[in-house]
Amino acid sequence: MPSPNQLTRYYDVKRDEHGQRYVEVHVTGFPLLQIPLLNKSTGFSLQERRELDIDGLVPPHINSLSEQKERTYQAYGRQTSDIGRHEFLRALQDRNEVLFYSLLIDHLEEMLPILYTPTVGEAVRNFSSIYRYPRGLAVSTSNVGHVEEVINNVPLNDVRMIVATDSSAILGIGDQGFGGMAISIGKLSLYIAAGGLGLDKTLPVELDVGTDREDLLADPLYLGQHHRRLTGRQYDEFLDRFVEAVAERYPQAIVQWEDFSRNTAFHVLERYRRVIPSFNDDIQGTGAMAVAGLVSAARQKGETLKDQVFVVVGNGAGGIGVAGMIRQGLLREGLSDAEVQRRLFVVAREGLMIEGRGYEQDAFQQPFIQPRSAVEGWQLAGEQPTLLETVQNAGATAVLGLTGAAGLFGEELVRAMLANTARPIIFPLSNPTSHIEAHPADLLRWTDGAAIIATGSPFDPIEHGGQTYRIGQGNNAFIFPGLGFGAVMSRAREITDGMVMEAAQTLADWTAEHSGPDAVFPVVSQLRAVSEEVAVRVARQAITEGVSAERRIRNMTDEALADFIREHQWTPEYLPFRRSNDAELALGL
Ligand SMILES: O=C([O-])CC(=O)C(=O)O
Ligand SMILES: [Mg+2]
Repeated sequence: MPSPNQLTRYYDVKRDEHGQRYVEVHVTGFPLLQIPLLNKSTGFSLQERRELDIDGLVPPHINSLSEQKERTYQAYGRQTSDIGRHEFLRALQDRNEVLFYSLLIDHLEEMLPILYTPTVGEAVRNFSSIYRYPRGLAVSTSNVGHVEEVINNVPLNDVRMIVATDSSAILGIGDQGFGGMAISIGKLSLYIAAGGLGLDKTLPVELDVGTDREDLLADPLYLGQHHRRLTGRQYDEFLDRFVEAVAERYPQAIVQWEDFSRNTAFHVLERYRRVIPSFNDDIQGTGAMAVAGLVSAARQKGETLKDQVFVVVGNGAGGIGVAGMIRQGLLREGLSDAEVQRRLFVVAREGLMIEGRGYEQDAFQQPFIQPRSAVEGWQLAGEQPTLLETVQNAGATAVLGLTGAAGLFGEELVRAMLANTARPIIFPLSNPTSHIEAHPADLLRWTDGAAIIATGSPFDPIEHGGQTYRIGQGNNAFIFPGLGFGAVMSRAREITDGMVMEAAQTLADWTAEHSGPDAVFPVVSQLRAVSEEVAVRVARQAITEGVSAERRIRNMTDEALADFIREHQWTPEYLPFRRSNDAELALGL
């Protein structure tokens, strides 16, 4: 096994004689300014400029971080399109990471839709044309054979959080080939900005197993591998090698599987979740988010989960994940399996998931297949109940969309829900906005403001009938940064279902306590506070379940645990730099 590239040790964080932290850099001169993790640009002090051989390479005026932010924010304001703003911020990230995160945290609500959904969808689609800088690890059929060497090229020595996608089902927009790297990058930005993970503790990964998109395969400018997707044993071997390489180089890392299609998502999760600590964001993160929102929505009606009849639309990773978490939530409220079955319906593209239609072939769908007897006496036009017929006959009070099918929830469907309940819960969760099942303004209009709504992508508040409605963003961003950070801080050997459920419960509790009576989710500006609470309670759950390998926290009180996690949150600041004695040596000069 080759040792990690010696050049990757660019710096060490140390403490001086007064206990103050500083960065000892092994790289000086022009190359130092090229490393976004270290580059302070105009923020280097005079002493640093002299000591580090960069005097004269940056403008004479020395900026504070807040001056830099002001200047950068003005330039940001001159961008004229969302994708332009996205590229601007990504370029900043690739130039000066402390400045990027400091600016992002100051303007989280404004910039989240630019860096994350919906604009990230456009960035994924255009990734080959907007690609600039080597961020993240590209594992492909051309290097997976020696991936244990390739991973040593990563210039980070203590990665704790990896987001990896095979891009087979990016958001609601399907196979995106290599472009999915933009999702891994975007999600990890949230781990840092919202979760508090250290900026040098993250690694975005694209698992380029190929693409089945003819247009990409035919495009000479497409930056991924030009071959069809691996399947079956070849696919498994590819991922096995990746997982082994991660476990070897970064034994403390947690992997978030992101945007895998139904065909691979459940398989990959189950194959590896006990090999390396890992979770699937679209199954578990989205599931936890949805159940938290449903608890909050039911509370507004003076009810609980078990008073609702749920129709989950979509049987991909998101849909089945959401259905699974609703199921767990109903069981926790004391319902039997049979009672859950009468209250939880999953609708696929062809209609209600009902026995004898081939759904049995996939183990992950089995708990949600309705027996024929369940639809006896239903009024149906054909054999398999349609979405509308399911809503009508089952008496649905809550409908959730995870289909990527824009406009699927029409007026007729919504009116059918009003026949079942005065306050229908309607969550069109598909991302990005262009793929949403219904526009919230239409839902408010059709229900005269009675619908309780949450969407996956952000919406501005909407006026209806003289009232202003805030639309909750039901996005897994309320779950994964805290879930992952809690798992990192507790050094969880496994991410258990209990930890995921605890994340959901925390989000529901937080909303009830802090967000006002009409809120289904907190506002995005509170993402950092929510994530901190999620992290604390997830870490506690890991200790309770005996999967925490972090001895220091094992006997801590809740308060001490919260302090421990808060102390380890990273906040953007410029630490003083000192030149290390072996600066030239590390550069190989
Ligand atoms: O990325 C998001 O906004 C939420 C998510 O995981 C998805 O839609 O796949
Ligand atoms: Mg996703």
